Amino acid sequence: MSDWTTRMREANFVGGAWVAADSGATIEVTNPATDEVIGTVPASGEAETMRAIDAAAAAFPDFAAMDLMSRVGLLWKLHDALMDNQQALAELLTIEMGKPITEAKGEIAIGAQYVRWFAEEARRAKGEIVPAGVNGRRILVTKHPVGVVGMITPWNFPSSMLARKVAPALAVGCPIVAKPATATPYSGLAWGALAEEVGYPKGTVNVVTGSARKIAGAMMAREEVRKITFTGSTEVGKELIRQSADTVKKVSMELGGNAPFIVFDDADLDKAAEGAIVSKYRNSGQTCVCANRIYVQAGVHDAFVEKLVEKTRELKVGDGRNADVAQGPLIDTDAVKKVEELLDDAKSKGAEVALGGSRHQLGGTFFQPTILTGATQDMAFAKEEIFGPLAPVFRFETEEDAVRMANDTVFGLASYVYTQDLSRAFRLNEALNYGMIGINSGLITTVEAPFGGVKESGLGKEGGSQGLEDYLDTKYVCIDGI
Ligand SMILES: NC(=O)c1ccc[n+]([C@@H]2O[C@H](COP(=O)([O-])OP(=O)(O)OC[C@H]3O[C@@H](n4cnc5c(N)ncnc54)[C@H](O)[C@@H]3O)[C@@H](O)[C@H]2O)c1
Ligand SMILES: O=C[C@H](O)CS(=O)(=O)O
Repeated sequence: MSDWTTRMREANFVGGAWVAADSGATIEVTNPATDEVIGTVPASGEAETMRAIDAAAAAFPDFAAMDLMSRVGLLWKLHDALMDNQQALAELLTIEMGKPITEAKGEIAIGAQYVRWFAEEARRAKGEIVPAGVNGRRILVTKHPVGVVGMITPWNFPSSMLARKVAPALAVGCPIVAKPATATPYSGLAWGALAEEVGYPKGTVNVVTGSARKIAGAMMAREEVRKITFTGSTEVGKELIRQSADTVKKVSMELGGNAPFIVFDDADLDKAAEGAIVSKYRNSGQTCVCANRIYVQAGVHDAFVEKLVEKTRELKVGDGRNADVAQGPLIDTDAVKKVEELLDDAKSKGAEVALGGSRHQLGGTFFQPTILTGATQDMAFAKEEIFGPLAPVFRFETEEDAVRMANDTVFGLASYVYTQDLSRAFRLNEALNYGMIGINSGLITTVEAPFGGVKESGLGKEGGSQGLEDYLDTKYVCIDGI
């Protein structure tokens, strides 16, 4: 274990200073694996956030005017600082969130990759010279940073969800005010510490912890905050979209999912089972792109279930700090109760437990990796995000049945298809109403691709070349008479 405490900050980072809440009030942070108190963070509200916005607004003109290569150089340093501190940051993440240390190290690494990616993309934020319809007129199109950006992020990926917001914002010259999830604040505050260490100007990076409603309310109230980028539940996302209307802010929304995972008769069943394991059980099932419904064509259903049970049985449950652990605790008791409610609903409607099905013997918020067969569309998890290690397996007969069931949801984030039939792969890509599709892959997130959903899974994209656009305004210049 490294000295993860060296990366832990128990104060807000505002205008280049580490400060407590005005009242001195704090919020305790606990390790979900042990329920031990790790430390505290400020219980901040509107006033503290207003000062963070003041600092960001004051920093904006000079930051936007900074040489592009100076901003790119700062991102290179930030990337290196993340990787130089990868072990300590990963241990801090595991202790506050619970995920296995191997996954936590991977989260720090992809966060650093987002930083490096947007350091490159910033150098390609090109405008245009457009041929004018009349002689003597010149039309120029240019790109400009939107201004101060408010960021609100979830507990399940407390570092990388911030990375894919912070990186494009800083790349183009937008100062930020970030609010990490209350359950996992330290990974977010660590971004403030690293930004300070690599030399970001005061006020360009601000991190505030405390009352989500009060902090978000301050962000919404200030017209200097020109964009809100949110990752979290669809319910909260809808509330923030409504609030953003008062000052017509840009919004990026990375919201809930309900991913179908479809296995056809012609699939490679070993690869499909491996893909289902990584898609379903990564982060103990607490990801927005987890397989939420596993649809298996009748001809291979039993063989696939046998393979899935065999591979799931191998998953070791325990404290994520242990290198051989594949499944950590759920984030809290409410998460466990949600899984149990969905399980009970399904069993009451005829589902059968093929593996697991109850809390783990370790107690606390540990839950057995669970597989259900006989799942049907009338069960609650066909419409609701499970967000836990529960794998419902549905049987289907035809491709048309699979597409109909897969699309029967208000969500549209990730989807997965296992087939070796290329024409079927293209048909499914066109038929499935989702922002992302994995063909013969259960883990598709990568910095060079645009991550994001349709319908009630969100607005905008993060990563890829598209991920920069949301932090830029497009300006058109019309020049006559020269
Ligand atoms: N699409 C994606 O990229 C993505 C990624 C990760 C998680 N998620 C989704 O996030 C959810 C799980 O994360 P969560 O439990 O932290 O979500 P959440 O919506 O409860 O909280 C997300 C963030 O919003 C804050 N928040 C809560 N209520 C708020 C309010 N009224 N106003 C302003 N801020 C508020 C929280 O403090 C937290 O920082 C799941 O639905 C998951 O699918 C989506
Ligand atoms: O929980 C949602 C995250 O976006 C998952 S991923 O790590 O980006 O795939």
